Amino acid sequence: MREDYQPNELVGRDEEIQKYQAALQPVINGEQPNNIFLYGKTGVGKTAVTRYLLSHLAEDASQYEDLELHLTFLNCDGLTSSYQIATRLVNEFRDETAQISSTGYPRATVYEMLWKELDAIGGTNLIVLDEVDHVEDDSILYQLPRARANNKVSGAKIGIIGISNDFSFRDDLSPKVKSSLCEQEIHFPAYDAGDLQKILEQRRDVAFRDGVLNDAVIRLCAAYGAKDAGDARQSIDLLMKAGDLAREEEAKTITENHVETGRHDLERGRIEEGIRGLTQHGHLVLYSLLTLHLQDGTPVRSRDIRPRYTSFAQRAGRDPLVPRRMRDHLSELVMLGLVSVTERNEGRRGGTYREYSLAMNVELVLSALDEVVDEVGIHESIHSLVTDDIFRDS
Ligand SMILES: Nc1ncnc2c1ncn2[C@@H]1O[C@H](COP(=O)(O)OP(=O)(O)OP(=O)(O)O)[C@@H](O)[C@H]1O
Repeated sequence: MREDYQPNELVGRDEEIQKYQAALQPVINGEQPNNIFLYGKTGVGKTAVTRYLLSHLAEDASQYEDLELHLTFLNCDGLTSSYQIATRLVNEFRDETAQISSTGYPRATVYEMLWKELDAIGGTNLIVLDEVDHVEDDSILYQLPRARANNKVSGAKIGIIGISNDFSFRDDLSPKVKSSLCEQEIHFPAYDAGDLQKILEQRRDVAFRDGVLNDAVIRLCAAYGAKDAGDARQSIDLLMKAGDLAREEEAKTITENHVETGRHDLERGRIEEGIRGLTQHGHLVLYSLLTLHLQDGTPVRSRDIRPRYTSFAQRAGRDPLVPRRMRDHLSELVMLGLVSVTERNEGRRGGTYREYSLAMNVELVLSALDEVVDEVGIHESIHSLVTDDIFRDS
């Protein structure tokens, strides 16, 4: 059920696998490999399919004596520049005793080292750059695929497999990078409920004891997954959570109730994480809006949130931010989906203004705001909720 498990078979991805295999065919033919770009939302199998196909490719390649295939996987999370990618690759190719430091060299020098390493390794090199959208400058995405054509390397054939869940990344690539990196593009669409059901059934067979998990439970997890984002990771996590809850209760089977509770817990976790990641002023703005919501004071304009925000900030011992900065925090809450916004017209004079409302379950928000409630004090509007043991429950 965990991320590092590599399924033996991947369901619901036949079309993508077929395209991907065709794009990898030149490797087996000993030709210059294609550069391949995979894109699609999170949890739709881009990494899983890549690992699956490349392990099969390596097996196939090992049967040909004259075919020397080298695979390198690099997750670009935390690697924001071409320089960092290049140094990381050099170190991947070198042995422990000859590693280079990740700072201090001119970029051209690191590229020279990289070409040298690749030439020394020789054969066909497929380099997977997962989460490639973290790289902010595209130099390496141009240099690597063109290294052979530009006579930087002669002994090695290089192919790049870029993976991204950021659609704007692909659109924003410069034309010259796009034409080399995205030679073969494969789009991974979201899974539907039927696909997710098959994925979960496959996990049932390897992860659960016989008879503890019935079809209705799997259907429910798949339906929620399809409704949310068509993300396999999310559905698998939900099933795992339901299993954990059943185990904690020492129940004999997993029920739809475990799924419902699990979903609630996971959603709570996600929201809490989002709220806890905000700054203290973000918390103060959210607490202000929440109390206004409970007093039927929403939708509300930012200037009418301000007096409450100001008094809460003072009570927490903080200087209130100027209106514009307070509005920035409101916008951040909107982006996180915690707050909704509506544009309104001011009538004949023509101006527009925005009204804000709370877009999340009150209990959930309140339980994540416990620290700021401690600092500001319990506002009268949340009194009954707090004494109803919301905090103790959570
Ligand atoms: N078709 C499938 N069959 C079985 N398991 C799958 C399938 N697709 C995805 N999974 C599983 O779902 C989880 C997420 O998949 P994966 O990491 O490949 O998604 P991704 O598209 O690379 O997402 P991200 O963009 O967030 O990295 C993994 O645990 C993976 O094993």
